[in-house]
Amino acid sequence: MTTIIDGNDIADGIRAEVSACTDTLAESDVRPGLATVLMSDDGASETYVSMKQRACEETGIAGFHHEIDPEEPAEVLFDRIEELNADPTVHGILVQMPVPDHVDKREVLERIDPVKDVDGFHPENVGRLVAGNARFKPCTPHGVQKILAAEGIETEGKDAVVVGRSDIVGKPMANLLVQYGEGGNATTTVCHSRTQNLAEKTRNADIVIAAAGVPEMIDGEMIQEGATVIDVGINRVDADNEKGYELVGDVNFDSCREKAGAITPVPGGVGPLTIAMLLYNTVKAASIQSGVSVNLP
Ligand SMILES: NC(=O)C1=CN([C@@H]2O[C@H](COP(=O)(O)OP(=O)(O)OC[C@H]3O[C@@H](n4cnc5c(N)ncnc54)[C@H](OP(=O)(O)O)[C@@H]3O)[C@@H](O)[C@H]2O)C=CC1
Ligand SMILES: Nc1nc(=O)c2c([nH]1)NC[C@@H]1CN(c3ccc(C(=O)N[C@@H](CCC(=O)O)C(=O)O)cc3)C=[N+]21
Repeated sequence: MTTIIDGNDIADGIRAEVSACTDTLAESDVRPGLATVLMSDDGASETYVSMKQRACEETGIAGFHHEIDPEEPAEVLFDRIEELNADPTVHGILVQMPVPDHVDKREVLERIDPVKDVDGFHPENVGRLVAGNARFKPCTPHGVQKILAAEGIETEGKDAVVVGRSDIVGKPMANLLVQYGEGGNATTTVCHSRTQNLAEKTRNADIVIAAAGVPEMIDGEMIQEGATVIDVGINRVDADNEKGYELVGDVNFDSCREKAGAITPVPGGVGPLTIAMLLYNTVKAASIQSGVSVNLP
């Protein structure tokens, strides 16, 4: 029997933990604050940022939303980051990716105060993660770890294949899987667009994590019987409905569902965890900055 993993349900549990932490912080008059910055006209980005803001409201976090015209020079964004770094009511800063081509993404990430970097993308936080001393684990890979833990899927000694090597998903995912301790200790292979014989690699995996951004590229022929299949991909493909599109993952769900031991759907799989872990990191940031300790499992 294949388990269809309910990401919304797991995310609800984490949101409840986050709410308990905001209550604890409130006793010391600390209200966690998250600033989101959008410098894009992209519809999907707008949707995600507004989902993040709504999630803040629901968990007692103050949300501050900033929009910058994508035609503006990079300095406008950099100045805004500077203001947010200096604002004591803002504990977390998220600049929605992608930013326009004329803005150097690396410079954006480096300008965010590492203590407010709730995405975990600043080189200082990347370094800490790799060194096994993480401050903010990147939200999506951390969410995948929470899914595996919630489903009782052991990683220790297992063969894991991550498809994708981006700085926001693939690389940090692989880093978490090879760490010592719970949710780690996996033998991890990282695949990408230059990988040869991808199917041979994925077929040997106990856990496949698809984060390539290629609609339905992982099919049933590419996985082992009983494998855990985690679909990070979120792709908008044209569809004949009122929205004009539908969401599909990087996994061909119908072709994998029989063979997999457990599988995440899209939507309702990894996505809700990404948002829950952002709230988690924001509460953690508020705790670090205020010196008030909270209980974050
Ligand atoms: N669920 C969630 O919360 C989130 C979902 N996403 C989704 O996850 C997916 C990946 O996102 P992101 O990491 O930002 O994407 P990127 O485009 O930054 O990276 C994609 C990676 O996949 C690799 N790749 C591309 N095509 C293939 C292929 N045919 N075979 C093997 N590897 C391939 C690329 O290789 P190379 O490096 O060689 O180019 C690259 O490393 C997207 O669908 C995105 O929308 C992203 C963030 C959060
Ligand atoms: N600095 C930065 N940090 C990010 O974390 C970041 C980013 N930039 N840029 C874009 C990606 C994408 N991302 C998603 C978050 C939630 C869902 C999500 O909740 N998805 C729902 C469906 C959403 C829908 O209906 O469109 C689901 O899968 O069920 C998806 C994608 C965060 N990202």
